[in-house]
Amino acid sequence: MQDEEQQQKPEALTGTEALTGSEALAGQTHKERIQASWYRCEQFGLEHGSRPDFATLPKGTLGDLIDQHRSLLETTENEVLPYYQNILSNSACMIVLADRQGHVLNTWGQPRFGSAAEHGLIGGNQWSEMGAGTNAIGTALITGQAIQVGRDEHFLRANRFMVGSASPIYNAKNDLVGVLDISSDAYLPQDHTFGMVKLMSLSVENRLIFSAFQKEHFILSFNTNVSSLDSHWSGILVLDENGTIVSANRRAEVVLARDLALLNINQVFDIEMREIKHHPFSLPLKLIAMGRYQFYVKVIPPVQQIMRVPDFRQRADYVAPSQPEAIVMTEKKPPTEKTTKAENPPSITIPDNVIPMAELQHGDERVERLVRQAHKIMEKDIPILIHGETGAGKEIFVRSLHYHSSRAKEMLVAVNCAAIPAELVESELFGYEKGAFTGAQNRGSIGLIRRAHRGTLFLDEIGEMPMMVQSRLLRVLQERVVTPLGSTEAFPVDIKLISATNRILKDEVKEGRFRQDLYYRISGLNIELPALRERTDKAALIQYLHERLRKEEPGPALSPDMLELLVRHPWPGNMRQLVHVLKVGMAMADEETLEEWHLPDDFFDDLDAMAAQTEEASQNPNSEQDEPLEKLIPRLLNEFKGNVSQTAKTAGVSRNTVYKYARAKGNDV
Ligand SMILES: Nc1ncnc2c1ncn2[C@@H]1O[C@H](COP(=O)(O)OP(=O)(O)OP(=O)(O)O)[C@@H](O)[C@H]1O
Repeated sequence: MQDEEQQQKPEALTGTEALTGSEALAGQTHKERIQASWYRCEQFGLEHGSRPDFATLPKGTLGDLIDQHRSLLETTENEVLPYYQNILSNSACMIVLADRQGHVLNTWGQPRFGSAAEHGLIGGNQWSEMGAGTNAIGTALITGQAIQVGRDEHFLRANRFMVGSASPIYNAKNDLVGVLDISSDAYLPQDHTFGMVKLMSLSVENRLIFSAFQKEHFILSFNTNVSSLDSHWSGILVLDENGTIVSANRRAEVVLARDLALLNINQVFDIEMREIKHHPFSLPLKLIAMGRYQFYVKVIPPVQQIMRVPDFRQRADYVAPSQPEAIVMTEKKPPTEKTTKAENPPSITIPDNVIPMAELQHGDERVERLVRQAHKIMEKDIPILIHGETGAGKEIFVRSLHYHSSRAKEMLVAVNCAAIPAELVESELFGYEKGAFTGAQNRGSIGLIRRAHRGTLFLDEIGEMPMMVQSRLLRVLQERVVTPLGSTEAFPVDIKLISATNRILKDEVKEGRFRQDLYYRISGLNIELPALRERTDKAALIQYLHERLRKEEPGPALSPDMLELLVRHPWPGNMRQLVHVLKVGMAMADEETLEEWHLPDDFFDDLDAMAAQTEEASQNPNSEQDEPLEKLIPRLLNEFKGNVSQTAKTAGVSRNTVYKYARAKGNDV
């Protein structure tokens, strides 16, 4: 034994090797770690033949310590150990949970080694390196890293009856709070035990994060493999409602190799918080991290959908409607006596990322009318169907409607029907009973429709909904009850349904791709959100958006020439493109004013295409330029034998506009 001790003894340890803390450990082999620990023990004045000094805590103090660590103890005992009990029950080992100073808080299991008095793994005993020499608990705590200490690697001979495997536990703030240890004198497959204790500590850490944040925060778990998303070695990110990372597990920082604190999720993954909020939670997303690495990401929404956001009535520039009809659309007047002294002001909270209704339009009468109509219909039992080109702002409009309605306190559940794989739409929408089909989570799911109970269900791109799902949806709308897959029970639902599409649903009906009866069910109020190029308030809208962006981050001013250029642009990508162009331009500009060369290339491609079209039109004696739409559209339709696309292209309007003018004239399209 003396020889072995000599072999273990470090030969020429430098100060750095004797350092504690993970920075000194990088690159250290296991042997070097044990040697560094032995060196420390010698510095503490320990000798191999010494008896361990456990500095046992008096009972009362141990009780206080247990109280302080209740959540750690409960998480370990109730949520983690049950998963490992089967594996560990046959292996004659002891599982130990110790606090940050190495005081044993509790133990589980039945070791073969002697009485508690002999082995010392007992509540209140302190397993620090200073008192007990090199040991798994003490050495893991001092180094902050998992370690396995073999029989003869213990500094004190008295401890050489066992092998200890320990892994530190960090809380949601990344503070070391304790250590889990598996000790045994049996000949266990030690790699396996070491792996298991690491997994258990990860599992405790993840559970601590969930308990601290799951009520009010979005939690993302991510992994390179979709089937491992629920495993303990997945990365976990905790996001507040703006997408700021407020906590993460160690695994997330290791995998992403960076400090994640307070970054926005869009700086880590190629996604915005808004999209995360609307993503169906049981469907994994495939995202790219930092422009390079692909991960599968699962979104776990808050258990309570609490919006801690300022009440919009506190905004200086907003007049709250006391009645749905009383909303102020065009002018931003200072609060009137009536609104400030209203006895029962509506207690609506509007999240920061929702555009106040008064700011949805800036003088276009058509938009003003449709906002007014929709706002009113939100309080009636009438579904709303919104048509509009991609990027025209359909979803932004719906969010604003919801948060200005009496349903604002309940959830807005937005579902992009095109984004859900066809075979999953049904279960996502209607939910499913426990074990209804293979692949379903054991717990079952209440489904998106029931999540929107008393709130608003927004079915975006409804034209993409598979036929079979259309029939089920029709039944829900007729009977107002949802029957989850695999269940016989029907649950009543009260939802405000808003659907949106950029297809012409009537065409889809004609082509047999959309059920006619469903079309009539969902299209109570038909709204046509005009394309940006068709809006008469374009200039004011552009100035408003520019100012809004400048509030987020200081940026260059808009000259009258630049405004004129932006107004002239055809904006095929609508509001989405406008916001993108402004953002890029403002980010590129160091000067005080936005210049043409700051704008992205595709902006000019669109302008060139428009110029070419105009030139072609000017060479055509039947120029459409000055002809009013109510005449032009029927004429072109006639010319193109009812071809809507060609008519829309030639007239420079959307297909919806063609339908509108065609219907007004009684054309059959
Ligand atoms: N009124 C608005 N004020 C400010 N920004 C807006 C407004 N409307 C739209 N946007 C911007 O345009 C983007 C696209 O809007 P939105 O997602 O609502 O369009 P959409 O019509 O639903 O598009 P799609 O049909 O492609 O889903 C938004 O992310 C937002 O940046």
